[in-house]
Amino acid sequence: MSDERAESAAAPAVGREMHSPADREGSASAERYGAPPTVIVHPDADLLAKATAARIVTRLVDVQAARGTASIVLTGGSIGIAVLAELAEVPARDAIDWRRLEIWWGDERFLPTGDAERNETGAREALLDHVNVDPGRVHAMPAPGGPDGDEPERGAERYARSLHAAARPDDHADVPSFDVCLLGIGPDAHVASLFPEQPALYEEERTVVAVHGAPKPPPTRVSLTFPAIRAAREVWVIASGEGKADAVRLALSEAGPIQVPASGARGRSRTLFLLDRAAASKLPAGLAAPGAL
Ligand SMILES: O=C(O)C(O)[C@@H](O)[C@H](O)[C@H](O)COP(=O)(O)O
Repeated sequence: MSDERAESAAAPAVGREMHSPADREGSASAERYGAPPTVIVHPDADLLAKATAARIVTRLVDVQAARGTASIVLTGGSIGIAVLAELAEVPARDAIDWRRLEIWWGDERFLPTGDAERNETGAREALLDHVNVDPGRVHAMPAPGGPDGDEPERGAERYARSLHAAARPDDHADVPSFDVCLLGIGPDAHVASLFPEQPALYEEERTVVAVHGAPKPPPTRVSLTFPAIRAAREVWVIASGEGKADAVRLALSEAGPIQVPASGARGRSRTLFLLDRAAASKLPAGLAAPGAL
């Protein structure tokens, strides 16, 4: 066993990159779903949010320098919104050309526009109300009482049409190749509103679906599906707290995405698991690295 392998029996190292067993062994599942995950551990939730905000600035600035416009998929949830709040505070945030940023959502709670529980509302309050975004490029997911009436299915179809319209021929999918797709993860390993064993996980054609009976309230939601998420160039799964440690462990194991949805969330070029130490406390054997604090 190499020194590196021998050392890796210890707990996770903060700030150090680790690669999943699928990455090292080139497993079939890794090839099927895109880039194998890289794990980066930060000391605590606060630093995780700050470091992820800084990472977003760098990523979007790089993409805009290369291609002019950039795109990001936002997530709801506590750490997802905390990252956006940190992004609003970073002085370097103004290096991003906010007018040339396309903003999408990975999922939405099907609640009226302005409802405090909507992911959109959280994102607006934390970030979007404080930067110079182009309102025409902020693609909120549907709400009841809008042009789709109270049917999330119709809203999902309309969102899918918007994504389709934004896709370019070289995107190789019916959605744009998002430059960054942010995803939180639930204790049950859900990502976006793709909950274990639910029908949405089997979707191979539609890019957006309505979700009913979600175990996390509210029960009615709209979500991107795996075909849309996997079209992203980079998928970043962000997790903080001990309550996510089991889900993170399973997502980085050889589990399948029907039981462990986060294991199916992969970017085409890069998949990052951005964790705090508590969320990284149960990483699979072989993923842990030396120097844990
Ligand atoms: O609508 C939502 O709640 C989500 O988008 C969901 O997928 C969330 O990101 C995770 O459940 C993590 O949420 P927490 O960080 O709050 O646990």
